[in-house]
Amino acid sequence: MDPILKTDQLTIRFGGHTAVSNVSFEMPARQLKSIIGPNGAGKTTFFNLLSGELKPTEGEVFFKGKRITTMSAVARTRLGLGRSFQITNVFPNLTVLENVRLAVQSKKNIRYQMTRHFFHYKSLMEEAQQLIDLVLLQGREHAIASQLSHGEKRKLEIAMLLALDTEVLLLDEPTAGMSLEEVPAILDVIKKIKQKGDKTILLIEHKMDMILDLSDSIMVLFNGKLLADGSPQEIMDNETVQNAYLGGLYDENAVES
Ligand SMILES: Nc1ncnc2c1ncn2[C@@H]1O[C@H](COP(=O)(O)OP(=O)(O)OP(=O)(O)O)[C@@H](O)[C@H]1O
Repeated sequence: MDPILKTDQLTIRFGGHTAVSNVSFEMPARQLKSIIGPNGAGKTTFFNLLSGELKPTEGEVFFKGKRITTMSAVARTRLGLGRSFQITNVFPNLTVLENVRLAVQSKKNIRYQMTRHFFHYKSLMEEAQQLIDLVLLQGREHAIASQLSHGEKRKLEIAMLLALDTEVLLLDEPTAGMSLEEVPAILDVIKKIKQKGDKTILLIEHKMDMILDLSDSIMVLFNGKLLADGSPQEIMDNETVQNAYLGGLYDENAVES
């Protein structure tokens, strides 16, 4: 089957620094791929190139076979490529339910209509509630967004991303800044989304041990280059990856450029 998302020799340079270098990858639909790599490896920059926040110096990005390299981030979201931080403009003084309802509403682009107001409002609320249940925020519907814990905020952001109903979800470190107790709940949320089976998920995550169970495949970036891409077992067994993570001397020649 054709990949839903693909890059070909993707490269971006900032001045003299090549942050992403010749990265060619393919993302099969309805799978979960994690992107790992040390600080500064180019993970977020690679996401920015996929989402359209940045345009490459060289190379191409394809979504469902269509070249989207120069397309704006908004157009890519409309096409089906959603990124979590694009909707993190949570209204702090509104409740969880109201925030998710507004996100659902923005996707549907429903205009306020007096005569049909009740029907629309009810169906929007139902959809919002389903998303709240999915991200395990049930019981917190009426909590004010600004008063949520860090972990709950990340769940709300995921619910709002899901409200956009894009086929591909780009999740940039959804567990960042969380306490150790909060991490498993977010991983459960991602697991549930995956189990529903209709989304393609790309996940940036530092914590290798947390993603081994969750991922169909893992790609490793190092110094902007694609060091390895394979099943979790293949990545675990990959000596070059082990050396890079163990802080051993990295052999630049091990990566094709
Ligand atoms: N806008 C920019 N201008 C100049 N350099 C940049 C810019 N964005 C990223 N970089 C550089 O590109 C490299 C890759 O950064 P990036 O944030 O993509 O890494 P990362 O793997 O996501 O790191 P982390 O895990 O710490 O978030 C870094 O050296 C960074 O300083």
